[in-house]
Amino acid sequence: MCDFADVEVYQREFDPRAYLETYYNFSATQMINDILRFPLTHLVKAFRAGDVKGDICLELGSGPCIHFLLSACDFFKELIASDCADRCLREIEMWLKKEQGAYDWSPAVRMISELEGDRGTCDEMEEKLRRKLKQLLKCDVTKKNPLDPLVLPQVDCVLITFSLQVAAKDETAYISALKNINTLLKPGGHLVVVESLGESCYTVGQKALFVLKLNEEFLRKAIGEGGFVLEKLERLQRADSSMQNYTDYEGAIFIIARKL
Ligand SMILES: C[S@@+](CC[C@H](N)C(=O)[O-])C[C@H]1O[C@@H](n2cnc3c(N)ncnc32)[C@H](O)[C@@H]1O
Repeated sequence: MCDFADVEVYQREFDPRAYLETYYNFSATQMINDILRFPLTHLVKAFRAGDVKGDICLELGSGPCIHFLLSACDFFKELIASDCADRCLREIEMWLKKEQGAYDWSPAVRMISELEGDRGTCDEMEEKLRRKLKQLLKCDVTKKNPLDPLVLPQVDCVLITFSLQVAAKDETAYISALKNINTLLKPGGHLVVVESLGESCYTVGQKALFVLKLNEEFLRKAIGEGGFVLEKLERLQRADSSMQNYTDYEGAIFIIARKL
């Protein structure tokens, strides 16, 4: 068991570089299939089906990552990334400004390009994201207004991947965070949630961090109580046990829901 890590712990102790090098190490980990290919496959399918689209797509708890927003690029006019930890936003900024030492997302870009069929070269896809990713914001999903003190016009889509389950200390807090997120969406707007199943802890650098252990039954209930209608749910079973010493997840889940 790991102790719950609140936003102060993430701000102080979460090392985004260690997170990327551990969980987004494209050459060394089988886990890429579970945390990247699985959700991106379903996300790309949903975007291409044409139902999930609009003016603004907001990602909450982006961490130091850009790949989910990259897949959203063609379907929204504007994209926003957010996280509670400054160092995560700084990693994204380094990539946006092409600074030396910025993380190399090209393997993820190639994966998205392959999943989408042909939408241009990887360079063109990255440049489009740089143009559309207009804001990097602080957020805390445990607050009534997760973007406080900023008040944004309601958005068309909220993405949250592997973050709600670390931000909520128990099931009640999870449902309450979903209600907070609900306020950020237009009526009829889409919520995309990706989580791990059965995970209780993950390690980043030297730090073991809490994860709220989730299962499908609870998630179905939580989506309803959060004020959403479930539209799609996909599950994946963990196939290999490499990196068991870093994370004890048993599977992953991909959910699309719509605000009532
Ligand atoms: C496991 S990482 C997931 C990052 C990324 N979304 C991904 O798919 O790899 C969890 C992220 O949630 C952020 N986080 C933790 N508590 C949060 C909160 N209360 N509000 C918003 N973000 C939070 C952390 O800073 C961290 O970047």
